[in-house]
Amino acid sequence: MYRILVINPGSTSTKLAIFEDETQVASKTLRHTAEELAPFKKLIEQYEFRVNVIENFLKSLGFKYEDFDAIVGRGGLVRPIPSGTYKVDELMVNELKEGKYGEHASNLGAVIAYEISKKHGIPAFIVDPVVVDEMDEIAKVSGHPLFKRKSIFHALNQKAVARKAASDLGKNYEDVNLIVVHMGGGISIGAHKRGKVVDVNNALDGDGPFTPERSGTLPLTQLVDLCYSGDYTLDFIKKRIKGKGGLVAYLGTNDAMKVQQMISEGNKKAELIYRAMAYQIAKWIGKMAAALRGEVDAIVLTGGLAYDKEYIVKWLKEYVGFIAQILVYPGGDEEKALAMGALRVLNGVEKPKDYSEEVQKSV
Ligand SMILES: Nc1ncnc2c1ncn2[C@@H]1O[C@H](COP(=O)(O)OP(=O)(O)OP(=O)(O)O)[C@@H](O)[C@H]1O
Ligand SMILES: CCCC(=O)O
Repeated sequence: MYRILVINPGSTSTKLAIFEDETQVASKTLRHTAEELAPFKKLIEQYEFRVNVIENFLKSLGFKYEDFDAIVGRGGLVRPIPSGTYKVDELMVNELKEGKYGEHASNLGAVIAYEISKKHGIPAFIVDPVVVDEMDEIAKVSGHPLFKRKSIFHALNQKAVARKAASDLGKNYEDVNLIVVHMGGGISIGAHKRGKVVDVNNALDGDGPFTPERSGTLPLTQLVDLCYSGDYTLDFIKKRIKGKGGLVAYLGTNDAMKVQQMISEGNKKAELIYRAMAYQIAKWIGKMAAALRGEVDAIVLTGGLAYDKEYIVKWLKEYVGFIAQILVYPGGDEEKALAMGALRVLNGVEKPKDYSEEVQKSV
């Protein structure tokens, strides 16, 4: 039996889990308030704070680091790499500490796993980080040579849910075409063509539908004019795109359950905005259907918003039900996906990928 510690740092939470082989034996989601995180100017400064959270979790269950066969962290913004389980190495950790490819809470997953691994001699892995890149060359063309479309999305959950959907369809993931729609705080819509995500919106970069807290794609010239108006700082505008956009900007909350409450109380603006989010998601599903030339075995809905059968799931069925059958896997299970990625390596089913080698190949 292999015991695995799973560390999934989110922007407002740290999700932890312990697996013994395929079985989850403990889990905890620790929510961090804005006040708690406010003193940390850079993401990496949260290191000690997050490690304390992990150590308290282990102590409460009577575990020590030495009781684990592997530590697996959610991988963050490293260089674009193929899907898989990666051994965490020094190059990866240095890039994440530096925030070389951007800051995202999941950067901390690999850094923490690596430090524990060094101290206690336990292997550390990441699985399907947000930068998994299987995009077709044609999908990377933006419209101007100064810009390139990038693959940054909920790769971990999209891949795990896509495998589950394929299996529920009685097929291998490598034999189906799926459109996977992860709808959480951020939203990503991926065209999975026979096991590869050949096109997807960049969920972190103003590309895609608006979301509970992101603006998605905005009218370009209006945005440029706003940037040069002299009325706003760079930081202000960036926050309107990520963090204070979408439902937050229109309705003052990123909580879809509160928006549902507003609608049930007759709030017409809330209904319009919430439906507009579904409408934009539907249009992106249409784009991905075109990328797959209409050969779509299923549209797969996941993430927190997929719990909302009354509005989001119902509206999406109305808008895109004509494309393919719709399968719904609310929430998703990133912790299990991380543990299974590490377990495949421990069991020898899969060889762990080497980040430094992948970097060399791409140079
Ligand atoms: N039972 C539910 N019914 C409706 N909406 C829900 C439900 N549970 C969560 N949500 C909504 O889903 C959204 C958050 O989804 P999720 O928890 O997947 O996001 P996250 O993990 O914070 O971000 P991300 O998925 O982008 O990494 C919120 O708007 C939340 O209100
Ligand atoms: C890029 C995927 C993760 C997020 O939306 O935060």
